[in-house]
Amino acid sequence: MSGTSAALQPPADAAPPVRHPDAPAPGELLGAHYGECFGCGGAQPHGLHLAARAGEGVSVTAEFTVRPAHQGAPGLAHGGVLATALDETLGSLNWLLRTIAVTGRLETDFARPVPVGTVLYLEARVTAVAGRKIYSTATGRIGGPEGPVAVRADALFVEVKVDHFIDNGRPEEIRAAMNDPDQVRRARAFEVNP
Ligand SMILES: CCCCCCCCCCCCCC(=O)SCCNC(=O)CCNC(=O)[C@H](O)C(C)(C)COP(=O)(O)OP(=O)(O)OC[C@H]1O[C@@H](n2cnc3c(N)ncnc32)[C@H](O)[C@@H]1OP(=O)(O)O
Repeated sequence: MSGTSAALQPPADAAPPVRHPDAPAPGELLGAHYGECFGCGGAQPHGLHLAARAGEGVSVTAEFTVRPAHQGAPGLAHGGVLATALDETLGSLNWLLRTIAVTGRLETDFARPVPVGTVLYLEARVTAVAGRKIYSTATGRIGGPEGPVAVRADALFVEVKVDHFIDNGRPEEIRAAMNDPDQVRRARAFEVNP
């Protein structure tokens, strides 16, 4: 059962997604877009440390291991953490489009409980693009990459300029990011015309 609303149906003039010619090759690890990111960064002790890999076309796979810090009910992953894992996986599709985009809408189905210690096997792909709007879908399976679907999501990401972060982020972190050559390099890897 899917809860996708009309807002997540691509319009009639939407186009299929185009993989950027300089996108990472299928199988390549994408790395973190920001070390302090709760989803993918290495510097967040309780973060998800989600590792995504480029797939074929405009798709990615990712893995996330549920740890005790991620509980909601005793021994089970918090739903918001699972939504974060889906959001992060969907966000990593931007590496393949070489576009900077943020989540505008995320609709999530929770189909099965996910115990602590579980590896969540995620897959995401872009389904359509319409102007700045990027439509995408993701699943998270348990028990193996071919196991049953525990969570799924449909999303709309909206393309933004790097100014979105500069204008809205807390100045301390923006300054630190802009003074970090690694961060500048990662931000540029998202952009077609850095
Ligand atoms: C140094 C930096 C490094 C950066 C690294 C990369 C970081 C990546 C991080 C990834 C981390 C993981 C990911 C994260 O967690 S990203 C973090 C969570 N997301 C956000 O914080 C985003 C907050 N929202 C906004 O900033 C604005 O609302 C955005 C930018 C999204 C749109 O405001 P903007 O003023 O720009 O545009 P617009 O309002 O004209 O809308 C444009 C079009 O979109 C349609 N629309 C909009 N919203 C919705 C909606 N909810 N449902 C349906 N449709 C929606 C809208 O109807 C319109 O359509 P149309 O009229 O054209 O047909």
